[in-house]
Amino acid sequence: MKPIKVGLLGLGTVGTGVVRIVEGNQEDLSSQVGSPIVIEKIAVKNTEKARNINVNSDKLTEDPWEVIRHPDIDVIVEVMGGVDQTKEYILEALERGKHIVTANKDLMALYGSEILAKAAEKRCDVYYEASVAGGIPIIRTLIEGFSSDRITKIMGIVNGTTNYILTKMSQEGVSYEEVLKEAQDLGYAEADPTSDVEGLDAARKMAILATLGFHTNVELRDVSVSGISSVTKEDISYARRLGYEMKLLGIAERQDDEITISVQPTMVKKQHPIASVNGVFNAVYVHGEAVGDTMFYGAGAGEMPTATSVVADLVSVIRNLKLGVSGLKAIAPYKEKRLISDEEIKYKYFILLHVDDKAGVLAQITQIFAEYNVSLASVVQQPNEFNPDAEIIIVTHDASKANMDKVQKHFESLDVIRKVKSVYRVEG
Ligand SMILES: NC(=O)C1=CN([C@@H]2O[C@H](COP(=O)(O)OP(=O)(O)OC[C@H]3O[C@@H](n4cnc5c(N)ncnc54)[C@H](OP(=O)(O)O)[C@@H]3O)[C@@H](O)[C@H]2O)C=CC1
Ligand SMILES: N[C@@H](CC=O)C(=O)O
Repeated sequence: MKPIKVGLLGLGTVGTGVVRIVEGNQEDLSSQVGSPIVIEKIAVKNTEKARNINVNSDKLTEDPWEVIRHPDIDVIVEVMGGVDQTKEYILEALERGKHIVTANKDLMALYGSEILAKAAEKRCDVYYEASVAGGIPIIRTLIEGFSSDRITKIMGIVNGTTNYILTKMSQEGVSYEEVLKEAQDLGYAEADPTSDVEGLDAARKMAILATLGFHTNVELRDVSVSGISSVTKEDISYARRLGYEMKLLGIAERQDDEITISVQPTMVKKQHPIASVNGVFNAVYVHGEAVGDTMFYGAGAGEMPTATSVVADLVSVIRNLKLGVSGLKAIAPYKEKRLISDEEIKYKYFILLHVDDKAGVLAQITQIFAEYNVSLASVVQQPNEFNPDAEIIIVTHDASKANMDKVQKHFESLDVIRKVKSVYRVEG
């Protein structure tokens, strides 16, 4: 049987896993696709670098174009990262009729529609399961499993690095810097971990999920983003005392035909199944009008879980190639996108204030909430363990984002409020 030849761009964390699975599971894989799968050429930045996998040095090149232009290669697996230059490689590969498997959420969130349009024009496949939630097959699930339903909410822990950091800070009291270094050593973090900790990586993934779930073209700028770099051990400990876990949550919601997408540190009620998703694990909760609540769980980053998704895509692409059905995907056409305004986005908030320890402060503060129509579920005033200020801990009922922004601005102008210490969304 004629082998299917694959070109690999990148032999780092994910690329190494891809080679291990393709070589280690060759018998099973080839029986599924009807021919051997051969990794013909691999582009890396530095061919001299020591690697923890043995590959024939003839296969390595420092020139990705050599892989893209290779006449015998049918499928390109892109696991090197990067955006603008990588987009050029992918578009040229498609132009040449090669199919693509990628784990690159940065690329798909920014240029997915252009790449998919080119793929449709050339009748090629572009599969990108590993770009969201590592080893969880969530993209297939949204495209195929929920094709009959109308999804109204997608909520997820979609970044393994930040979940690993928050879990370690919460359960072991490890410092932020120490645990970030661990996540990097374990291969979870991006080349520049700022995109993990500032929420951008999760925002890219949520843009991909919301595009697929709501059948509209969600762009990165549609996602409101804040990361975990300012979350303190103190915040986490307050959350736990009040019965919540702190998680970096991506939430995409649809009301009628308007949508809103955000990524932010969120206090999740301990009883919610997402609150117990720890470490590098991810989970994506999907609510459909017909199906109701569903949740998908698994490792969100790391060599082998991510490579599992990449190689599963490779199997699909090769099967399509053999059946002559490449480039055919039953995705509903995009609808016009309408974003929900800040007046209509409503959720519960946790607010921690450091205030002057004197009579009347609490009344002044509750009066401000009332002024902006924010009703309160609970208010506690207590001395602060670490300084002479008092602290006030408030949890609101559902309040509009616009009104909460006004409350916060008002607080910042008040002398009796020393500091608006933290404000978090509360879920569940
Ligand atoms: N790590 C993870 O858990 C996950 C990663 N992803 C995505 O997968 C992709 C790869 O991630 P990961 O494996 O962690 O990244 P790594 O940094 O571990 O590996 C990148 C690889 O690409 C090679 N490379 C980088 N730039 C170039 C270039 N210009 N020309 C040729 N080769 C190049 C590097 O070469 P060299 O080895 O010589 O340095 C390296 O082999 C990224 O898009 C990432 O976002 C998605 C899900 C999970
Ligand atoms: N850096 C990412 C890797 C997978 O997408 C993460 O931590 O989730």
